[in-house]
Amino acid sequence: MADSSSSLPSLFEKISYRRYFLRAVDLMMLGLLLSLLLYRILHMSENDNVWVVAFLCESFFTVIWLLVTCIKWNPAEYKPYPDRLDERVHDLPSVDMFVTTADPVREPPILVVNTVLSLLAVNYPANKLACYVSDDGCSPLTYFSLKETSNFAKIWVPFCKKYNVKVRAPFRYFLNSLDATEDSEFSRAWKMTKREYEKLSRKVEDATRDWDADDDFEAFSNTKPNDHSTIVKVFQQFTKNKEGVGDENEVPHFVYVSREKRPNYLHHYKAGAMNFLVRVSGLMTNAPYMLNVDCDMFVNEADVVRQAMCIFLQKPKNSINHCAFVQYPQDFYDSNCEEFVVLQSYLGRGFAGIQGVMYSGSGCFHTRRVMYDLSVDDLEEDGSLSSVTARKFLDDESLAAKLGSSKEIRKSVANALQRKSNSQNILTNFLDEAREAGHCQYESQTSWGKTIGWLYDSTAEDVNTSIGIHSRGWTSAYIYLDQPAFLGCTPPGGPEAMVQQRRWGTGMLEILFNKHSPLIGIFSQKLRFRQRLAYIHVFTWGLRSIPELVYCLLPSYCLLHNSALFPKGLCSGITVTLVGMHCLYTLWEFVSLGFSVHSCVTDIILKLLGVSKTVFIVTKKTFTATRSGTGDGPSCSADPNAGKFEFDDSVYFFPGTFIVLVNLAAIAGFSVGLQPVSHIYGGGGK
Ligand SMILES: O=c1ccn([C@@H]2O[C@H](COP(=O)(O)OP(=O)(O)O[C@H]3O[C@H](CO)[C@@H](O)[C@H](O)[C@H]3O)[C@@H](O)[C@H]2O)c(=O)[nH]1
Ligand SMILES: [Mn+2]
Repeated sequence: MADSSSSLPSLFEKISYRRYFLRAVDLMMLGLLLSLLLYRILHMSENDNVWVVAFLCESFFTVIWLLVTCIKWNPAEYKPYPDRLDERVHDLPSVDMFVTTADPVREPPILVVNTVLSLLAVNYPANKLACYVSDDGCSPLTYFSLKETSNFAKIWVPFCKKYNVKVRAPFRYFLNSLDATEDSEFSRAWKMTKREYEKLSRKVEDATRDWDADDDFEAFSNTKPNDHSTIVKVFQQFTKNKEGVGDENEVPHFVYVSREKRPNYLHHYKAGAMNFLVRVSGLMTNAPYMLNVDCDMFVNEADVVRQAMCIFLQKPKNSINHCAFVQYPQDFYDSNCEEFVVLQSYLGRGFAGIQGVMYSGSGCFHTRRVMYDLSVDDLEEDGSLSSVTARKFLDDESLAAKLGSSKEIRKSVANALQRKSNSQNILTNFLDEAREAGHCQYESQTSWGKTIGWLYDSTAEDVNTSIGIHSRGWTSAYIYLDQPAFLGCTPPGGPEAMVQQRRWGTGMLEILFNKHSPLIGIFSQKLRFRQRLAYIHVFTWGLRSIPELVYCLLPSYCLLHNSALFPKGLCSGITVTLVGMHCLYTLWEFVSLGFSVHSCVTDIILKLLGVSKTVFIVTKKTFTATRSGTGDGPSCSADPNAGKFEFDDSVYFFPGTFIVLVNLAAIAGFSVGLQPVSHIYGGGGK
């Protein structure tokens, strides 16, 4: 760890924003909402039930705004200085990088290939990296593609390192053409690498079932995605080059895994896959840090690992570093992402200004030992386990109860907890143990998914795991760069996006009622009070659709019943100012992040709805190898249909369409004089 006692400058800077003006705006809007509620209370007796309904909805909106104000109060972000790392840390820690994929149709293998290549080529010593891909689809096509990738990586990784390539996912890199006049060593290498990448893409696209003949594919014969044994294959074992460690031709370890699936077992979706990855990597490399990337997000900034290390390796004065994970924002190279990016921008910085950003599933570096249920109180000032903790955690019997039957896994966890590395890392020596750790029953009666690893009791395993970590007293950091560090794709159409949002919404509601609920243990010090409020805001996101839906129906009701919905006379200024300010505020948030006014209006119209039992339907990914902007910030693809929603026969548009139709009908009814005639002043009370 970097020495902080010396006068050397810090490896990162935490930038906190003051935002006095915006605080005043937030408070003013809160004040307006409260005045509206007061007005409703004072005039309750003069109005009918619609007044009560409006009051209830607005009370809900006021609480939400209060929580939003709390989140936005003092936003922060982290700026790492990776150049300082080289002077200070000579032996960088290892990092295990995890990619999850689940379906070769919804997640085209060429997408996974690009994600993997961008990881293998990051700017970090290759002997300190290992890339593990978990394939929940148990697809020979994915396996074939990755096997071919491991060969191409021997060309791609040295090329990127030698020429300091900025974007290390080939499908993005080769969107820019080479200056035709150039004839240099670089241009020859560029052309050769491009040719090889095109060969690889063709092979992946044209892949047929020819692999049946290949012994290497035997493990995939007679398998179904939800019925097969564990498969673990080592594609690439890091080997030192003749020139010794540090040579740019070296390629990191690269491993393929697919855990056992049987129809009658719960597999816990991505969380289950992640826990298997934790176990396999624990056996093989046991790196103290783990990077988690979804297969649809590639690394867009080659220095990400070094930047994250700046946060982990800076030792604060007189205490230990409490940062459990470093989360990067998720940016997208296609469109449909505006609302998400705006949301992420204020949530990310907002949480970072309190206890720490939430873990949001992709583009996140975790500390391995924290995932083994370690809390901040378990450590001494030098970061070692306290004697009580050591007794509690390292006792083999308790380890066996928590971690399952594998002795080697227990050993790896004990090593990780004590910050020791595994004694050997010949990866193939652990194939049998790794297969055992992938059995359906391996986790039964253990703590995996309950307190250890990624947590299971929600389909939004990311935020669930996140609150679990923060509740043990850890903090987290949010690195925000001018150039997006990770870039991914969004679902192609409206219904797909809504299925995804429904999963998020219900997954987060599940957490509100599980054992990590921020509503429980309100006086516990470890989850800070404002952090708790911020989580409540996030977890009630799905519930918001109910008052929103009801509120949207009130105008038509009032129109037809000739009742008043909003304050009259001078007090109507409250509603007008509130609506006006909110529209301007939202518009400003969109525009300040580089989006158009048009995209803002579209996003306001397309709101979510949906509360029912959710399963994890993997989002369909679009692989658009079209040129779309420079990669500097949010950009829109050149696809003419980008940003357009497909209105197929999905029921997800029903609520929105229903509201529009009801309101239109009410306006029509009103214009032809359908409303009742006798009503008292102020609208409607009967
Ligand atoms: O049974 C499964 C289901 C999904 N996945 C993987 O999980 C990742 C996320 O799935 P995706 O369909 O892309 O979901 P998103 O909504 O885009 O993902 C966000 O939201 C999820 C929670 O709802 C988190 O798991 C993700 O990390 C987060 O990026 C992908 O790599 C999938 O391959 C699996 O490995 N196994
Ligand atoms: Mn995704």
